[in-house]
Amino acid sequence: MLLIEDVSVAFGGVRALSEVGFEVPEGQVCGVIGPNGAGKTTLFDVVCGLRRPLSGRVSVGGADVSALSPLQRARGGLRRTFQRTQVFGRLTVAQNVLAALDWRGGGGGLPADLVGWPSRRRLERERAARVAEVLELCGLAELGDAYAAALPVGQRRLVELARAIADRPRLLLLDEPTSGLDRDQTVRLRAVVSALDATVLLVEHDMGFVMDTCDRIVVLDLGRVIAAGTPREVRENPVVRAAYLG
Ligand SMILES: Nc1ncnc2c1ncn2[C@@H]1O[C@H](COP(=O)(O)OP(=O)(O)OP(=O)(O)O)[C@@H](O)[C@H]1O
Repeated sequence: MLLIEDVSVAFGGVRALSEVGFEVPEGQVCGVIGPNGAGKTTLFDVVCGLRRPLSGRVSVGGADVSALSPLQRARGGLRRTFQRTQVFGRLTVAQNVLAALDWRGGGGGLPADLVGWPSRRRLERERAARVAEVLELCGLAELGDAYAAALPVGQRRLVELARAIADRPRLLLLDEPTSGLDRDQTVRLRAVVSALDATVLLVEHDMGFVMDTCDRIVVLDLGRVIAAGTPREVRENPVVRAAYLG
């Protein structure tokens, strides 16, 4: 479960977030929508620890993570994708995904590397199997040996998604996940997100995708939560219609 309480952020005189609070139950997908400058990216930065708020708290699974660094939060199972794709261009697609698993190390240190202990070989087999599984899930099974830099943007974004889910995150933040995806890739993305065990927070401009994919939606405007609820509740909310959906 993700709990955001009373979060405020200011840049000089600009209030990017004002007393923002909401909750995403375990395993649910929550969309954050709002016009440009509403504070969506700033909210993501607060949740993943890149930005310290003026006030407020973020808790994951009942534990207050507000004082933790981005790295500590990542170790606790938080993953994030960015608006602009960030893949390792000089690695293959499979290596990109493997890198998301290898940070845990292999155990046994250098001797295990040199001798190839059975436990190490088993771990490598398990990781290779997980890479294959995730590539299949993300529609990248044929592209494991392709260099990430050579792929069109839609496929690069799916590589980023594959990397983000490979290690079975507990909390996943997706920033504009449909941007650059074609129709089929968007359908694939929706299926992957819906099947995840993780709690998901996503920022997205494609309203059709948000309405179809999210269990709950939070609407931000000028740094404040102006509405929250199910897709239907949000769609029918007169304040949202006036401020945003038109
Ligand atoms: N580093 C910064 N320095 C100064 N002001 C900033 C900074 N980052 C964001 N802001 C301001 O904070 C407010 C919220 O910005 P933010 O990027 O979080 O909005 P957003 O909803 O993600 O917008 P978009 O949809 O355009 O990505 C805006 O007024 C923005 O200009």
